[in-house]
Amino acid sequence: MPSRTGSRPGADEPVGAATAAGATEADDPEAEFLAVLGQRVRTMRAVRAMSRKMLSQTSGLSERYIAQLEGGQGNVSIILLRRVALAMGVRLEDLLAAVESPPDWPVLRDLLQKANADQIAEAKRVLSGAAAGGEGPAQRVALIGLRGAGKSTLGRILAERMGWTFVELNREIERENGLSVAEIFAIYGQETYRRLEQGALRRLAERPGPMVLATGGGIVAEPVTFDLLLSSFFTVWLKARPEEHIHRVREQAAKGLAPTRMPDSDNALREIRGILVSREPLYARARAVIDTADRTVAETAGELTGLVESHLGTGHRRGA
Ligand SMILES: Nc1ncnc2c1ncn2[C@@H]1O[C@H](COP(=O)(O)OP(=O)(O)O)[C@@H](O)[C@H]1O
Ligand SMILES: O=C(O)C1=C[C@@H](OP(=O)(O)O)[C@@H](O)[C@H](O)C1
Ligand SMILES: [Mg+2]
Repeated sequence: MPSRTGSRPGADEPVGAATAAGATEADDPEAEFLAVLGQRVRTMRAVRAMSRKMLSQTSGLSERYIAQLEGGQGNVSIILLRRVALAMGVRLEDLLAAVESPPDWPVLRDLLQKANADQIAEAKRVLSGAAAGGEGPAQRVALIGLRGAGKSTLGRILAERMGWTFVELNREIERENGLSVAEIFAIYGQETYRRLEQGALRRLAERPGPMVLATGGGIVAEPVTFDLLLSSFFTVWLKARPEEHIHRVREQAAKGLAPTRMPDSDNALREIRGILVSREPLYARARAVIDTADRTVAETAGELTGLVESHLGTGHRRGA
């Protein structure tokens, strides 16, 4: 039973303050959102055979407030909506879902939450229509890691040694859109950049032929894009220490080789550590990892080449 602490919105309290006067749902996406939310509350309450009175008693919200919420009139606070969800035994996220889920969705979600990594990989293969089993694409290698990890440097060397095509995803996005990465970020923002990145990656994944792909440091931020990368390329995470990332990017900037987007303050190290910590579980989904810390380019290039050759089996190297 949910607690009933906190104020109970009274029967005479106005609750529809955020709904624009005179706006119809069709031309007001916020009004439409509230209408859909209200419809979901009403449906889930009906499925549970709960009267408004019962829901009011268990949630602590007034019946009038619930009626307004269900009618798409009430811009309910997140805490009150949480109480409604708890009282009905539904998940808050199901009330707020951006798209309608299929009826099997709650069951699949529970199964996925309990599944191990192999079961999830198998489920993805089945659901995406890909053939089960297999080790993934052979002559397709992608490099991931934070800025300054060595993706561009080592990617170019690897491609040269293998006789494969080298592609920089950032450059591909710039070419396709006729704008620099900095311009895309400045004009359209990160969300658009991630969308363009996904499109560019999709086209590269379909382009035939052996390829080494150097990605942008943030490719792991969009799950669908990152999943496409992992399933289309043998993906290697290039690791370094936070201090090295900063040092390498600053050195490149000093030589005029790269625009520095690395923060230049005393907070730089803390920021980079924070980004690394939050991305590490994602980067760690790569099939292999190479630690570049305290090592030369020649050393890590040698290790990367050896890793790719052993992934391929022998005899794939051209001109070796
Ligand atoms: N062991 C190493 N492996 C890769 N790069 C290294 C290594 N040590 C130093 N570097 C330097 O770090 C920089 C990496 O930059 P870059 O390849 O542009 O990284 P990214 O593309 O991942 O942002 C280069 O200037 C490279 O010379
Ligand atoms: O977050 C990203 O995706 C990007 C990281 C940087 O790439 P590198 O990691 O290759 O330096 C930079 O080019 C660009 O801002 C895009
Ligand atoms: Mg790069």
